[in-house]
Amino acid sequence: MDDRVHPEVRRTATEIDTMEIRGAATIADAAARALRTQATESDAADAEAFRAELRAAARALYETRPTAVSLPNALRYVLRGMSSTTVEGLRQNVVESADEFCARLERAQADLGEVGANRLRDGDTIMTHCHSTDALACVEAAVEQGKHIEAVVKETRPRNQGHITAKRLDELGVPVTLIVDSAARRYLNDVDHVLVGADAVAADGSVVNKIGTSGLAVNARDRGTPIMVAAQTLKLHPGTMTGHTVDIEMRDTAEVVDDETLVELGNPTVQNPAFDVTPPRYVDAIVTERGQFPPESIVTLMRELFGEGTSEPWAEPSARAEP
Ligand SMILES: O=C(COP(=O)(O)O)[C@H](O)[C@H](O)COP(=O)(O)O
Repeated sequence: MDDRVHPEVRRTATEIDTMEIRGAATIADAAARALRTQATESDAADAEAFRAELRAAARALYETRPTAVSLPNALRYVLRGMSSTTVEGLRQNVVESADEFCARLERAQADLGEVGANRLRDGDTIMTHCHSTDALACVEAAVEQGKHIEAVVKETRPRNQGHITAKRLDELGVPVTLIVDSAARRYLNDVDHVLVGADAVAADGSVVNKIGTSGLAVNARDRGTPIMVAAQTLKLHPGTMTGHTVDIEMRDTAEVVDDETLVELGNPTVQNPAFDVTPPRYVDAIVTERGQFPPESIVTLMRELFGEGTSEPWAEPSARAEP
């Protein structure tokens, strides 16, 4: 890693990489805070050195996990604020942008929750996959509206993020039934909605989320269970408007099977994709802080928010298309 990257930023990058910090919104929040630290602690001699240092920090954070677009979107948001020509001015720019970003993220999630809660009726049961703070915001708002909600929670192998969801729902007073992933179809008849989050939403309305989401969505459609994706606009992937595809992270196979067992099994090839892509035809609604959208119309919102596209967050300003 680049020497100019502050130890706190390195630590955040490592924690994102090892998934101590995980989930698209939480990763974005941590990345913005890390850039803030880089700025406040910087002893750069001049404005040019300061900018280069911040870009190096952004790159270190970006290179941790490739799929959640909230990460480059967060880095871009913070770096874009650097308009001053002095070190002190730039420091102030970054602090203000990072604080504004984190506040907006929190507000967007709360607003999204209100929109999503309107889709949930008193007495409904949801099925969840993985752990999504955007999805949980919808349940939280519904509970605050006095609705009784129950949940069937998929454990979400190999990392069992369903356990985090179960705990959080319990804290909200939502009764939980925990199931293994392969039992999902069996329980789809008992639920009123599938409710998941997103790491990225593409311009055609495809939803990139935890591996297993697409199979769940296909089964849900077959059973007639509506599938709702809670994704604040931070999850919209600007690059997909200009034809880029979303990179699906392949994680360490040790998450699936330990070395000893692997040898016992005769050393089979193991694959561990972390995410998959659900085509728009399997999604009923994408719930954002700007309202809910059928997946096919999300591109209109993307154009409004991003213009026609953006480049890497650490690019020189002259090489960037300003949104
Ligand atoms: O797929 C995951 C997390 O994957 P991982 O555990 O591999 O990071 C979540 O559904 C999305 O990131 C949305 O989360 P949020 O709504 O909190 O942004």
